Amino acid sequence: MAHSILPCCSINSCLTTKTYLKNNNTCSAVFYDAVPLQTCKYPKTVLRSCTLRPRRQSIIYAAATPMSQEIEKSTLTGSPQSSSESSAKSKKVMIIGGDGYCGWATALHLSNKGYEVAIVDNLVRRLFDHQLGIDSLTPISSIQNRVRRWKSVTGKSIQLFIGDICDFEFLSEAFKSFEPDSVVHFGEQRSAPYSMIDRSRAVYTQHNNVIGTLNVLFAIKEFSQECHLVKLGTMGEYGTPNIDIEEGYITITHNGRTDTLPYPKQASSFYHLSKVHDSHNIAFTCKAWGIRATDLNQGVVYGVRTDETDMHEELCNRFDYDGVFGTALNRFCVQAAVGHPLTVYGKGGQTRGYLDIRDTVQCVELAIANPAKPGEFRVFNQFTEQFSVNDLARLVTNAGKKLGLEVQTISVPNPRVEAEEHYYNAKHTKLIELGLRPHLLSESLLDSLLNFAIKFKDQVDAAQIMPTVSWKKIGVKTRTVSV
Ligand SMILES: O=S([O-])[O-]
Repeated sequence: MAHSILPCCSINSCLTTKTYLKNNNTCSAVFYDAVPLQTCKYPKTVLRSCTLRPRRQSIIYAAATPMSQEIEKSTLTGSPQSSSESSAKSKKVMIIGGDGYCGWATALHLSNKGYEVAIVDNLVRRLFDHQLGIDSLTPISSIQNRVRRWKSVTGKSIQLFIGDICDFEFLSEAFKSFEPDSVVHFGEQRSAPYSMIDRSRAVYTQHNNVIGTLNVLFAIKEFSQECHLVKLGTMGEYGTPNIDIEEGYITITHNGRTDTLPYPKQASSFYHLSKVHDSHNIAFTCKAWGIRATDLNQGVVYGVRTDETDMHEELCNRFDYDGVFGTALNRFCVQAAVGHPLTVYGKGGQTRGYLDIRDTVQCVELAIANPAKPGEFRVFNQFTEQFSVNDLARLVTNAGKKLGLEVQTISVPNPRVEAEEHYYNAKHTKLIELGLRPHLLSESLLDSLLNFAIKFKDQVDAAQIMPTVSWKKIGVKTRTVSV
């Protein structure tokens, strides 16, 4: 079939792309895009020509930017590897969603520890910002520049596969090319409010998350039976039951018989439900095919800096403070920095598990270094401390006072459907047993987060702060979330 060649600047809707781009030496990339783009965001230097197929529009990026002179001649400044680092040397880790908040920090951390890392990402998270008119507080470089900068700072290469894991053909090629020993799967739409905007976002979230994970499971079965799947789940899968939350399983005696069963799930958004569906699919394939998997039921992540992202400003992580993607403590720090009252939803007794992003990267490393056995479906509750929203507001108010900020708190009508006062006690010992040394929320961390937010406060768009998505008002009409 003949393909028409279009200049890049005329791309309005990029649906799929499959071309392997071999750079001169260290960096290889596969560009594969499955999401309509309003504008072509890739730098013109990267795109030389595009091929558009009738029906299934397909762009082929015919050439990639050669590694810059700067990278070729880079001075290696990475720290020396410890013995545990060198033993990881041969291990290949594919990080799906490696351009996102947790994924980027994890990719750099594992690369720094001596793992061979490949990032797989369709960059759709950047598109969500454009769709919703929101932005990270911190300026973030393109993934290509991030990876080049990492190479120039540390001498370590990260491979890039740009594409959509819902497209099995793309995913298979990435698997066959990289041959991962472990796959860390962050590549999901991860916002509960985003999934509750309208019908199409609810469907997108469940399709993207559930089908993406299914494809990863099939890819492991087909190409890499031994590969360990480390999947990011959420503590939100459990809901807020009036009994203690166990780590994945609960032993129940019923009518005189006893069994250990998956802990009951009570998700409270289409996003959280997508993770529940994933967990069931993963558990089934562990049993049926002998897949080895670890489900990390992660709590709410706060913070932004890690050792690696601090190495250069171009390695900086994203910092979301908006009502759709911003996480609780990060949002409060930005609100305090700009003199906006802290927005507590409803009564503020909502209690959840929290962790520092420096612990996210540590936990993933521990899970990879201590893999599940073939056929084992392991569940770790990945958080370090529990706080209610009111606790967080109090902590930020006190920390703000010390920095001379006058911090107010307001209760806003709760846009979610959730218990606002409830029992909450979740176990989280398995990662500690593997060696996790938590960074607990301290005054100094709060100071540094607040100072970070103050540093960027001129970038804050106040219109992004209030919640705009209501669990009850979701409908079929496509919504443009106004700011
Ligand atoms: O990059 S993310 O996880 O919003």
